[in-house]
Amino acid sequence: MVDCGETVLELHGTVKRFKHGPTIGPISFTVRRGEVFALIGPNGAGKTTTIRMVLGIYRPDEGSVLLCGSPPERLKLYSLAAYVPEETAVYPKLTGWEHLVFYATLYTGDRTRAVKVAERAAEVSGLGDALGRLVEGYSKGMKRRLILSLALALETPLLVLDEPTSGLDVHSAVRMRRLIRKAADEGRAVLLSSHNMFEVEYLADRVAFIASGKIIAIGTPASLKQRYAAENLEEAFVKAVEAAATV
Ligand SMILES: Nc1ncnc2c1ncn2[C@@H]1O[C@H](COP(=O)(O)OP(=O)(O)OP(=O)(O)O)[C@@H](O)[C@H]1O
Repeated sequence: MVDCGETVLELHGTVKRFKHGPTIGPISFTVRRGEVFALIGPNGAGKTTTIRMVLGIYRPDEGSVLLCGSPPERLKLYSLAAYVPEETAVYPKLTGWEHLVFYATLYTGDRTRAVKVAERAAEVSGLGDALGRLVEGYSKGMKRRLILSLALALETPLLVLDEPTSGLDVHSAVRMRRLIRKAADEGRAVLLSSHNMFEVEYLADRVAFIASGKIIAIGTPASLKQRYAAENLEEAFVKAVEAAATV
């Protein structure tokens, strides 16, 4: 794995202005190695836009993103960040195994390493014999497991997960959450966006509440619960959003 030092990701006052839409930002936070950092926010708050700035899909109109100390560049990105988008995009005419090898080759740039990554991903996915079948015959959850397992098997310093376990059955979701936590414990930095508060409480070391394009609170789950006198993160989040709306 590429060694980025302690701070894997930094956002310094990043702003994205949509011509026919809202302004997202300024957003500032850091994600360190070994840390799961979660973005929580209502629909349309700006989580996916923030993730897109992290990955260099959107260039910020103001501020900066530093991934392993440099702005994200398309050519370097594959060795630095693995991404599981909210929408699962797959090639229907490839088998699950071919899919893993194809993407692993793209990320590693090396066929031999790619096959090793694909083998690891195949094991992580738990899809077994289904990996020999065309992806067009997969259920939504099976497709999700396929792309999530590849991201987990890759050895990038940053793992970016947008609603990672959405559509997974309970058993698969629990398994994947354990593997995400393990990836962080082994030294990867994880940026997570999720509407699942149970998942965030289980996984996240730090959380940012985001509403109307701005971070309204940031801290550990325990500190946020204390700050909003809440029993759980969901209640803290609701109180934070209500407080921000009255300002
Ligand atoms: N290409 C675009 N052009 C115009 N507006 C956009 C564009 N992309 C996103 N937006 C707007 O920016 C805001 C933030 O969208 P974003 O997808 O980042 O939210 P989100 O927090 O990920 O929401 P969700 O939880 O629903 O996935 C929304 O109001 C959305 O309509």
